[in-house]
Amino acid sequence: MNNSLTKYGADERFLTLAKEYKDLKLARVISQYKGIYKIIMEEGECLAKVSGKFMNEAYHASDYPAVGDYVMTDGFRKKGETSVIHRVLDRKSVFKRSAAGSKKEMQIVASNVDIIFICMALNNDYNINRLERYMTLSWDSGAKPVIILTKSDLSENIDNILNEVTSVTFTDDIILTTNKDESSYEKIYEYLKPGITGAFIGSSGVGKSTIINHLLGREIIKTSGLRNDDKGRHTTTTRDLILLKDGGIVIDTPGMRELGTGFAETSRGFEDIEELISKCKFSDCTHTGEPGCKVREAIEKGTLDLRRYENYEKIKRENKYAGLNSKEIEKEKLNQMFKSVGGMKKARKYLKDKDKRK
Ligand SMILES: Nc1nc2c(ncn2[C@@H]2O[C@H](COP(=O)(O)OP(=O)(O)OP(=O)(O)O)[C@@H](O)[C@H]2O)c(=O)[nH]1
Ligand SMILES: [Zn+2]
Repeated sequence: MNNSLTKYGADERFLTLAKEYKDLKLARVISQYKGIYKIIMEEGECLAKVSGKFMNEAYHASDYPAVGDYVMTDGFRKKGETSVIHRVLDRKSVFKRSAAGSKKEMQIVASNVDIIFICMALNNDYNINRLERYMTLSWDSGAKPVIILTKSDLSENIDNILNEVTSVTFTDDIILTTNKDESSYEKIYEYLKPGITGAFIGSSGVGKSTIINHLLGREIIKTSGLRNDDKGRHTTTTRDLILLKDGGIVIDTPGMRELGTGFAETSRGFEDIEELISKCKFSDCTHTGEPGCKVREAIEKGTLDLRRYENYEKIKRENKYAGLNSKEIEKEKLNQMFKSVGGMKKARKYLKDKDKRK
């Protein structure tokens, strides 16, 4: 059943899940706009909406379908009619971010991405801390990270950079690209095999569109410079999930491009640090000078890079604040600041006393 959807990434897992819904038909969401979804089915593309029951039962923004989702619908509809989505199949990977204007709601940016291509340009965009954060974000999502170092024509010490990237990310999945040599993009195809869904993240201007255009073999997404017209980015295409002629699938949405790491868990990519922490003498060690602290020990011995450790701490702090509103963040920061003097209560008293003294 639905085997033509295999082309669009539906693997055994989803085909099996779909079989449980006898009366419904499998589809994949290829774009969305204000409650209307464009989906691809065996018969082709059509528009869809979620059912009333779905809306009643949806509790979080993330319960709604997102680009990349496999959904169960009541069937294909011809132009002018809309299909009805009844279910979202369990996601195998998911990219989230805080929903606009909401404290705790998470919005799905894209789902069921197999490979996330982390793009970083080898000019002043290159930043090892950011790369580390992107790695964390990828591992958390469930997608496999592959690093693309773009604009290799602009760098003179590629070997040093490659060494640094390898030692920090523990991965060999690194691709160097330059638009001065088209063949440098070939390696991307080795990852984007038929049925595999990829997405590209990285700062603006690193060359994501240049790569995607290359994969598409035509100018669907206009590269920067032409883009700042009044029509915005996605006027040239209505699809955010694109099937390449060589088989891979690419998800490219504004949300995907803007992904940060504020909400990412820290553990992935920092296993060595967490391992050290677990061995500190005190379970509540703050790694700021306690005896028997394995973290400090490693930093002093030079086996743990201080910069990496500080980046780990930074991500942890940011995670703590993710999902809190500004007032809560303020409170949390004060708590943090006054932890050493006995917490908020004392801090408040201290601030009051200080006020009185004025
Ligand atoms: N020197 C050099 N320039 C490149 C390379 N790849 C892309 N560029 C240029 O960099 C600029 C930005 O490229 P884009 O592909 O639009 O960057 P992007 O990451 O898609 O940017 P956003 O759409 O803003 O996210 C363009 O002027 C490209 O021509 C490269 O390998 N080397
Ligand atoms: Zn410690």
